[in-house]
Amino acid sequence: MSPHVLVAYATKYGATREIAERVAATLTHSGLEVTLQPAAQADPPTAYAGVVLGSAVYAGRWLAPAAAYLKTHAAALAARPTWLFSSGPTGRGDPVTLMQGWRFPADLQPLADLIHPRDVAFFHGAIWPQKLNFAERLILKALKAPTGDFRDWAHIEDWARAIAAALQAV
Ligand SMILES: Cc1cc2nc3c(=O)[nH]c(=O)nc-3n(C[C@H](O)[C@H](O)[C@H](O)COP(=O)(O)O)c2cc1C
Repeated sequence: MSPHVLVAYATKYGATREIAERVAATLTHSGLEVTLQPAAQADPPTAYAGVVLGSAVYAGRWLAPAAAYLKTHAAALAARPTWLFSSGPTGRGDPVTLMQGWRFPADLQPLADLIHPRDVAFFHGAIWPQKLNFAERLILKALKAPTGDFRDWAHIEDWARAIAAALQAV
């Protein structure tokens, strides 16, 4: 029987949901059994051989449902292979460089240290200005963040294929 993996995500405008969907599709294609769920309604990790958990980043923080999932299920996540990802920077070049060294939310780092994730990825995101509220448009303008879709699908698929290989090796 192929390992069953949970892909859980938190999104505000859909960019991160689509990343999670691509991760899930790549894992399925690689022969794994996959369940894809929003973090707010996601199953506990206990029924799964591995978990992938991701969130969009706003003002340096994960969205509440993904942060809550990490906190609530830290012990169960620590007991199985877990992969974390954030979706954020727009603009070309390495995401960590674009965000001045930011890799993962500082308030969640102690939990990540407990969980020992197999990997913590930071993917380019997408900003569609027409979807944003007024305050968000002002913040974007002040930060001079580029708008548009900068998601690197080849990189995301490579990352997911490495997860499949790791789970199939268990
Ligand atoms: C108001 C605002 C603040 C943001 N803050 C950050 C941030 O601190 N760090 C980051 O990497 N990306 C930041 N982003 C970019 C989003 O994380 C990115 O657009 C993400 O892909 C959106 O995902 P979603 O559509 O799933 O919500 C911000 C975007 C907006 C509109």
